[in-house]
Amino acid sequence: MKVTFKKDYLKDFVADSEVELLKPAAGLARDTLLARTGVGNEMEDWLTLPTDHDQGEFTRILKAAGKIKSDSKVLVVIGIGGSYLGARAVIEFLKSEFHNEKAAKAGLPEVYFVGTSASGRYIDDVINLIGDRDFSINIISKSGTTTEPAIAFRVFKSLIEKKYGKDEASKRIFATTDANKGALLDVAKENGYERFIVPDGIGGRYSVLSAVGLLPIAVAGIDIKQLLAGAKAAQDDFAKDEDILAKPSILYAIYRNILYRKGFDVETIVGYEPQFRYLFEWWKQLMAESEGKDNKGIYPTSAIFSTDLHSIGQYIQDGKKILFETILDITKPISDRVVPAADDDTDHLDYLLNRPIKEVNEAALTATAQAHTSAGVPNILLQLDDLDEFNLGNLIYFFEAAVSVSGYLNAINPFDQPGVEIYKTNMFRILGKPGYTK
Ligand SMILES: O=P(O)(O)OC[C@H]1O[C@H](O)[C@H](O)[C@@H](O)[C@@H]1O
Repeated sequence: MKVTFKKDYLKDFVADSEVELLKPAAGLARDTLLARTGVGNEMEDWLTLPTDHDQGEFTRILKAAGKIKSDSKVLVVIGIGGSYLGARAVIEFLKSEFHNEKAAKAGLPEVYFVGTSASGRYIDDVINLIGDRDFSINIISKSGTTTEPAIAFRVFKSLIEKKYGKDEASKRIFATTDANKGALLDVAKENGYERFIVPDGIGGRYSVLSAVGLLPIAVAGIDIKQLLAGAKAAQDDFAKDEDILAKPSILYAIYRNILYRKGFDVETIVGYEPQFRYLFEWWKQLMAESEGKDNKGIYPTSAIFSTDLHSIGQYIQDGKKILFETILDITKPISDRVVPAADDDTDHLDYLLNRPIKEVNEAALTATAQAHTSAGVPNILLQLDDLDEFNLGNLIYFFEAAVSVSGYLNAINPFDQPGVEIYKTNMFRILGKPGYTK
């Protein structure tokens, strides 16, 4: 039911004595986090999010999700970065990239994400997909001023108002934003939208277990109570008084820092299920915005195998030795499909006859880990025992805790993201936004 950290493929790269040497610093990093005395501590409310949920808001989330399920065929979720990736990660991890096709069959709303680019073409496509079907909108922005989602919201707000009239439209628009300030808060108040809160002390990339993620996730038919229960188990584990090396998040933070200090600047998270793709996108934001600053930090990338074994696999095996891999594996078979019989054995596959396809996937994992480690690429192995809400909630908190400890170990504030502002300022200048000189 919990994340397991396996060091099977790390023997040749990290000695136990090195782990022992970093243990006191990791312990201090964790204690500092829990005591909320470290740098960035004003953004550490995610630490207790699984237990500190506003119960009133939680009930409203379930109610809003129920309303959307009953009166909409489509939910348009508008947001970017931390206001987008968590919900998409959870929905696709649990329901697969075909979640919308499955939702349509199950009588649940399809969920489309917009506002993640300034692509008019993408907006056109989503409008066409909705067609004349009933829909609702969840606009999510902590600042309320991020340009890409703000533009998308203008488009879909006008569309929904045209379709239903202003009054009914305002009952179909749900705004998730800051409790006290911002342009979106003003619009929401003015129009009487139901509002959900992006908590003050939680940065976007740590917010998936708040209303930011929970409303779209619940609309997709996912059990958000179980998601939080899994996260709570990880929260309890992280806070529990025990040898810190018994904590998977601490081990992960220590090992990746040791590898980084040995010149492995890139971490590729790897999975053997296509439906891990967006979890990895969420993970990339969590890692990159938390650690990539002050001219340092591990560069996070991702790969889906076997797919990418036939593209970047070549580089990982034979290219410059700058990266290590972190494999995410689910031990329980998530499909019982087997290799079927054929009329004859012309394709030479009969040696696999009736064997589970999962066995082939496991062999690919082991074969690849052996191949890459033998070429000098360290592999961390993280295991979950099942693909369900509880395990995923546990994994989400695990990564959040690990990257926070990891940031402190590397003398980085893991809770700010100053670098993201530069492109925004340049864009405002180029577009001639009032107050930004050309
Ligand atoms: O929720 P918003 O204020 O619109 O921000 C959305 C995103 O904006 C920037 O990219 C920040 O770096 C992210 O951390 C944030 O998640």
